Amino acid sequence: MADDTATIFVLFGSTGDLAKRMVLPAFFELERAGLLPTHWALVGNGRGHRSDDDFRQHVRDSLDEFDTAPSDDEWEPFAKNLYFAGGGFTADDPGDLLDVIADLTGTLGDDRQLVLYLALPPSVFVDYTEAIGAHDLAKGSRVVYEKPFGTSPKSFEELDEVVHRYFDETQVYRIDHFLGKESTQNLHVLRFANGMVSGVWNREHVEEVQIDIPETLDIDDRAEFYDSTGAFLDMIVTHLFQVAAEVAMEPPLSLSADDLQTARESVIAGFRPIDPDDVVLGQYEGYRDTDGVSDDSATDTFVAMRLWVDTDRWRGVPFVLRTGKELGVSAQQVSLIFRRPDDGPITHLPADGTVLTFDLSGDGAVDLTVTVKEPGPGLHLTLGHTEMDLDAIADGLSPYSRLILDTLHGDRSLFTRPDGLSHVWHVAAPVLDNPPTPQPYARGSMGPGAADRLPGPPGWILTGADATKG
Ligand SMILES: NC(=O)C1=CN([C@@H]2O[C@H](COP(=O)(O)OP(=O)(O)OC[C@H]3O[C@@H](n4cnc5c(N)ncnc54)[C@H](OP(=O)(O)O)[C@@H]3O)[C@@H](O)[C@H]2O)C=CC1
Ligand SMILES: O=C1O[C@H](COP(=O)(O)O)[C@@H](O)[C@H](O)[C@H]1O
Repeated sequence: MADDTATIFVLFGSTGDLAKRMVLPAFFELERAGLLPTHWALVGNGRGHRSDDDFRQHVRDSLDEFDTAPSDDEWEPFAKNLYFAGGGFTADDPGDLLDVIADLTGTLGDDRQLVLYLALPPSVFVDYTEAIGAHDLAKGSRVVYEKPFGTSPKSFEELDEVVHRYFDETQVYRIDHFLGKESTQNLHVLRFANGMVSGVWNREHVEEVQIDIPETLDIDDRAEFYDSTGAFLDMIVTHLFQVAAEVAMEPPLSLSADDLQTARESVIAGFRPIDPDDVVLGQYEGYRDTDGVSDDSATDTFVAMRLWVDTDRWRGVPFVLRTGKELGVSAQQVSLIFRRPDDGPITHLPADGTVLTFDLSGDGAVDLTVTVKEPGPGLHLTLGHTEMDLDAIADGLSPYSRLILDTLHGDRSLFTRPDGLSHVWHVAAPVLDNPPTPQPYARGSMGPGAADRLPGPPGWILTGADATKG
C-alpha cells in the first residue's frame, strides 16, 4: 500500500442507490484486497436518523445483494469501522456529522485525512459544498463529486465557482467511473503499445466510431433522480463523452497521470457543439407509469447521436453514440469501423467488413471482424471474427474500487477536470436549449427506429440480434 494515512471517509448519500450498488461494495472489495489504510472509518450520512448498527445492517444487505457477500470472519473487522451520522448536513445545521468526526479524530489522531464523497443528486452539490465550507471541513481534505458535475452550462459554472471557493483544484476528484474501468484504460494501452493499431487510429483508415452502451436496466429504484436527469445528462455528457475523449485523444507526451489527463481533457476542446438534427431522443413505453415519474414527463430514456471531433486526426469521421434504458441488450462497446480499400482487386466489400470492437464491460474482450473467403468453390466473402479475451482485465479492481483507491492515494489521473467539462457543457448546450421531442419505443427494442439513420452504411454494429449478450 502506497499510503497508510489514517482516513475518515464521509459518504454523503449513503442510503442511496449508488452507495448501495457501487460505493459500499467497492469499500469492501478494497478491504478484502488489503488496500485500505490500517486505520480507517466510513461515516454514512443522511437526512434521517439511524443507529450505527442499523447502518451496518444496511451495508451488509448491500454487500449481500451485489455479489460481494462477506463471510462472518470478514464482516466483523470491516463492520466495526462503519458509523452513521444522521440529521442531514446543511450550512445552518450540520446534524450529527461534526460530532462523529470529532470523536473519530480523537481515536485516529489529528493527522488523519478526511475524504468527503458526495453520492448525492447533483441538484444538491452546491448546498453540500457550501455546508462543507461553512463547517470548516474543506481545509486539507479531499472531496469526491459524483457525475454529472452540473446539469447545464450555468449550473456547471456556479458549482465550479463554489467548489473553488473552498477547495484548491488538487483537492477535487470528479468521478466518471467509466474512466476507472480497466477496459477503458486498455483502449489507450492497446493503441499506443501496438503498431498495428496505432498506425490506423485516424481518419485516413477509420470511417466511423461507434460508442454503444445500451442497457436492459429500468429506472424504478431511482425514478426521482432519473426523471429530473434523463439519459443525455446521465450518460452522454458524462460517460460517453469521456470514452469518446479516450478514443479521440492525441498521443500524450507520456503515460504519466498528468500527461494522460491532459491529452484526454484537451481533445474535448475539439468536440463540435451538437446539432440537434444529429440527435434522436426516445422514451420507453410505460415510463410515465413508473412511481415517481410525472404523467406528462418528457424525460429522455434513450439517446442516439452523432458527435464530430474537429481535430486533424478525426475531422469528418462521425462518432455515433447510443445509450438507453429498457433496451433489448446490455452492452458497452466501442467499435472502430475501417474504410474499405478503394483501389484493390476485390469489389463489393461489406461496409462492416473490418471492425475492431472493445468491450468495456465484463472481461474487456477485444473483437476483430475481418472479411474472409467463404470456404468452398468460387469467391464468396464472409465475415470472420476473432475474440481476444484479456484475462488480466477480468481480475482487475472494479472501477469504483480503483477510483476510491486513487482518491485515498491522491492520484487524480482518472478524474475529470473543469477545463474539459466546461467545453462539454458548451458542446451540449444546443441540445439542452432545443431538445428534440423524445420518440416512444417498445421495451426490449433497440430504441426508436429514427436512430437507425445515424450510423453510416454499416448500420449499428450491435443489433437487437445480439440480445444474448444482455
Ligand atoms: N445510481 C447509479 O447507478 C449511479 C449514480 N451516479 C451518481 O451518483 C449520485 C447519486 O445517485 P443515486 O444514489 O442514484 O441517487 P439517489 O436518488 O439514490 O440519492 C442518494 C441519496 O441522497 C440523499 N438525497 C436525495 N435527495 C436529496 C436532497 N434533495 N437533499 C439531500 N439529500 C438527498 C438521499 O439520502 P437520505 O434520504 O438518507 O438523505 C438518497 O438516498 C448522482 O449524482 C448520480 O448521477 C453515478 C453512477 C451510477
Ligand atoms: O452512471 C451511471 O452508470 C450506470 C452504468 O454503469 P455500469 O457500472 O453498468 O458500467 C448507469 O446504469 C446509470 O444510469 C448511470 O447513472
